[in-house]
Amino acid sequence: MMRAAQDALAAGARNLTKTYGRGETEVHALRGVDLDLPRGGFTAIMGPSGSGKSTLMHCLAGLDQASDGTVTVAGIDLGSLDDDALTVFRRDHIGFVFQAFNLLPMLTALQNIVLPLELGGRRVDDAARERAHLLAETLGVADRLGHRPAELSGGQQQRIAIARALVTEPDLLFADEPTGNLDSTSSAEVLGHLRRSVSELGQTVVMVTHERDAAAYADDVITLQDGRIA
Ligand SMILES: Nc1ncnc2c1ncn2[C@@H]1O[C@H](COP(=O)(O)OP(=O)(O)OP(=O)(O)O)[C@@H](O)[C@H]1O
Repeated sequence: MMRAAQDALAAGARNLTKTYGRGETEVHALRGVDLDLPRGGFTAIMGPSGSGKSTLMHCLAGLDQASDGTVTVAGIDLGSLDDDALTVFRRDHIGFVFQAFNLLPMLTALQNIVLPLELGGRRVDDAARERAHLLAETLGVADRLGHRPAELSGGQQQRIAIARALVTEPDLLFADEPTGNLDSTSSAEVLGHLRRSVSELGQTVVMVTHERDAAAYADDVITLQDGRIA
């Protein structure tokens, strides 16, 4: 592929195939998925339960290995990486936001946001703290940074979780049912902020969702059906 075309892609999959088990218990979770995720795009993955959404996300994020085919993220062929290299790859290139916010209760919001930097062995210097504050401002939680998660609403907690996922400037941010635990007002806020992270910060976002309303915030919607793109 030409360099310019490659740079325009955050990630891609070719003939991505994932089979769990063998023989009678064999499950074909992905049956040859081809996918290009443009850099700075917001892609929603939809599809019925069991259609392969989580499996696709896990393969793209380097959490699960393909049975066949290739996954390329930020120009790296994930099939060429061993477990240790995959761990480093995820730390350096991938951000996650989950349905359960997974904030650490004893840390303040700010401490939660900068945690991935500390875990990655990076120094949390003034520039990092400034970036954390900037993200908190963009996400509308700058006045909550000294609070612990229990003192925040669900929507605020999820926005802190998004700031935490963005602080390492990942090539890809995965959001797995990010509004599953939120009321409709908080959902709209969180989705609006994910949208802004794409439009204003150039972030690439992949979101798994069951909700059409949520998918409407994305640039593209991919629908999986029985392990294939429908
Ligand atoms: N570790 C595993 N071992 C065996 N089968 C698995 C495993 N993980 C997933 N599967 C199977 O692979 C298929 C796809 O599962 P996947 O979780 O990707 O679907 P999904 O679209 O994310 O579903 P949901 O919307 O219910 O979360 C299902 O039939 C599932 O039972």
